[in-house]
Amino acid sequence: MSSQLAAQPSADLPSQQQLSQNINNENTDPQVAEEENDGEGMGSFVPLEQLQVNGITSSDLNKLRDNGLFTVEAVAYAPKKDLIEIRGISEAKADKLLMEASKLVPMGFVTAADFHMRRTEMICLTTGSKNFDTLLGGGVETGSITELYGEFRTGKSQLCHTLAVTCQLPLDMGGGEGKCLYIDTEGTFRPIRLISIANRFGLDPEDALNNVAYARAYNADHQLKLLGAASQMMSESRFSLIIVDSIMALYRTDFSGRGELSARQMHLAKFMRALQRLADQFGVAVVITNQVVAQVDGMSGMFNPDPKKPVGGNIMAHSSTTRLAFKKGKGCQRICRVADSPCLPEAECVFAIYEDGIGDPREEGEEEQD
Ligand SMILES: Nc1ncnc2c1ncn2[C@@H]1O[C@H](COP(=O)(O)OP(=O)(O)OP(=O)(O)O)[C@@H](O)[C@H]1O
Repeated sequence: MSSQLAAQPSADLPSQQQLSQNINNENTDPQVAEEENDGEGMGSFVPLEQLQVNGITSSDLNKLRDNGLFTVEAVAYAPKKDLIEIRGISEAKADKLLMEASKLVPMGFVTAADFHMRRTEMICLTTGSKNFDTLLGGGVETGSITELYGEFRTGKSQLCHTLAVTCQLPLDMGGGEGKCLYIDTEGTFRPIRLISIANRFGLDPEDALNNVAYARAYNADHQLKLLGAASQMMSESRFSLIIVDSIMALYRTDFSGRGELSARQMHLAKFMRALQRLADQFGVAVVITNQVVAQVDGMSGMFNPDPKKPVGGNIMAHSSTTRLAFKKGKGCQRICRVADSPCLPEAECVFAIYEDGIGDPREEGEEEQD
């Protein structure tokens, strides 16, 4: 299944219209749906065709596409040197592309009031747990990178599976009305989990499965290459979430020892930049999971009873917008702590893992229904 999707990025996936039908069982006009429903940025990129002006030809646009640039935003945000590196794009053409792109994509100053207004309209994806959503100020933020880190069995992948379904829900149910793109580096994706989660949220399980584009990544280069395919798929239909579970697994095997540390961090930085670019261009939520290692340096062990830190060093720390630390609790309960965020206080909540996904802890004997 993964290779089919990777080889034929969008052909097998339902269109925006089909997605709306899958979710709402209504024949919604995608144009109208987009205008009515779009939150901050999501799905509202400028199609690359609009750059075909002022001497920029369709052959120029094909060169851009061949190099992974599928939207005007992708061109506008690209450094000039990256454009010049494209075979057949001269310096003068790169200047022209950047100038025309900047006319279509606002990149200047806005007032804080306008920016505030845009952020209040931003879509958050529900985790399935009210406690958890409250901790996050509404849910997982779109347009930025959220990192989930913790030991094995702490519920990181279970939250990813839940979000892969909830991102498809209508906006008024805490969804993003978009598809999910799932990059699995450890082979832990289990579509059967999506079926029970879809049933809980009243989605048709088959549609829910069809709205998730899954790829298994086999090495760090492949993991990065998949983001190129992702960019094309996102320019063709509406996605609301990208998951990478887990971000560091392949880096830890492909690069070994201190000798390769610098190469590993450079590759990782490139991957994280590509992820952030997708979040910026398409307004999707990006959720990555990360492993932890024992923190042996300094005095941390003395004052911290559980000295574990996420792997990936400063590159990870700087490129994740929100960092959430997961811990085991009693039974199926788990604890999530906001470890770093530009706007949330350091706080924690208790959630639980159930057959039908992430939820709030239930009283003993309480039915497994919300
Ligand atoms: N169908 C299910 N119903 C209830 N709990 C489940 C179900 N499937 C898995 N779990 C629980 O989820 C936990 C595993 O969580 P998860 O797979 O998210 O771990 P993780 O944090 O991603 O760990 P790793 O780093 O090893 O991948 C286990 O405690 C398991 O019992």
